[in-house]
Amino acid sequence: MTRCAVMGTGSWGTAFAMILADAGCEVVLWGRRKELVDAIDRDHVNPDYLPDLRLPESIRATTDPAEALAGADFAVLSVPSQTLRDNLARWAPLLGPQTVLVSLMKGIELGTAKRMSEVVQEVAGVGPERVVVVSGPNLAGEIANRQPAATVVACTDEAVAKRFQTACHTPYFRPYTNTDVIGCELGGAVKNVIGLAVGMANGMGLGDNTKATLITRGLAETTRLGLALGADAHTFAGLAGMGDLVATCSSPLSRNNTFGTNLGRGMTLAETIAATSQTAEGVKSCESVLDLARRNGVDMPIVEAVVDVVHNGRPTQEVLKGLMARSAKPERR
Ligand SMILES: NC(=O)c1ccc[n+]([C@@H]2O[C@H](COP(=O)([O-])OP(=O)(O)OC[C@H]3O[C@@H](n4cnc5c(N)ncnc54)[C@H](O)[C@@H]3O)[C@@H](O)[C@H]2O)c1
Ligand SMILES: O=P(O)(O)OC[C@H](O)CO
Repeated sequence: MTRCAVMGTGSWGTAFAMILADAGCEVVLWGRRKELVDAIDRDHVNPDYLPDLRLPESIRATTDPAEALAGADFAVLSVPSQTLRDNLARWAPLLGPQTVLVSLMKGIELGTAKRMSEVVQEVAGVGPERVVVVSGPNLAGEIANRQPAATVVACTDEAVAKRFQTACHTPYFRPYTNTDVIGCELGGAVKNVIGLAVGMANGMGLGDNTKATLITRGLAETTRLGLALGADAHTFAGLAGMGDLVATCSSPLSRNNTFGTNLGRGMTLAETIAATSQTAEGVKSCESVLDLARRNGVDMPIVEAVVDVVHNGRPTQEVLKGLMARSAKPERR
């Protein structure tokens, strides 16, 4: 039986543990807080993140990372992106020599501008063939209801991607493989930033033309960054690109979209942060995505506009006016 450690009991870690258990894997969830871990282990429920989901009874939970990781074929990492480096430094000595690390995270590290798989390779001291990325239109709240969804399982070694594809394939969750890890990770990280922008437009009372423009031009700038970093353009037309962008920008379940909507309605950053209990990765990653773009000489005006609102306190109306006033140009350049 395939053994999986899921490191993180937030909404996606918990929903993904359910997928793995439904697919026939032996699953141990690791969490920091004893009360929450006890509730999962004893009552098969995660009251803080997915209170309506009854988890499969086969899922065990522990606060001990060594217990979770012992004998794991896959270590599935699902903590906020900016905490990955510190967490993984503690877990790395506990990994088996063959354990494959799987990133569910959609962020870019602040300061280094690294993708999560790069952080994993660096901190765990493993090659790219031992790192898998899962990215796609996967709102945890829908998946917890076992609604049909698809995703991308990416690894530079296709055989490893296929092994994890099998491990997480259920009647309601359909994983596709891809060897373009860079494209899949950028799709996941940048869509959070575009989700913030579309949320802002929503909160400002703007309509579907504006939102479609932000989505489409957002995808254009994501693709531009991806091509500069060696990604395959086709990935951005797939589930980890357009698919995730559409889900995030359309759904009130998206934390990034909701965060942007609150800002667009006129809430201050402090009020918006106070109203957000879960991880909205784009809030921090908008800065690291912009950093990555600048390091590579790529123009990302929508990402820049989001940074201006979220971190420089500029009013949404003024930033939008600035975006519209940019000099006219051909669509494909
Ligand atoms: N929720 C979704 O729908 C969804 C879907 C796909 C991908 N993701 C991605 O999955 C990743 C995890 O997101 P989530 O939705 O589970 O977030 P979440 O906010 O629901 O949960 C985060 C978890 O990490 C824990 N945590 C917070 N700080 C920590 C720290 N310093 N060390 C260890 N643990 C810490 C929290 O206690 C919580 O258990 C993110 O990168 C997100 O973009 C989320
Ligand atoms: O709630 P969000 O905005 O983090 O989005 C969740 C998933 O990434 C959607 O695929």
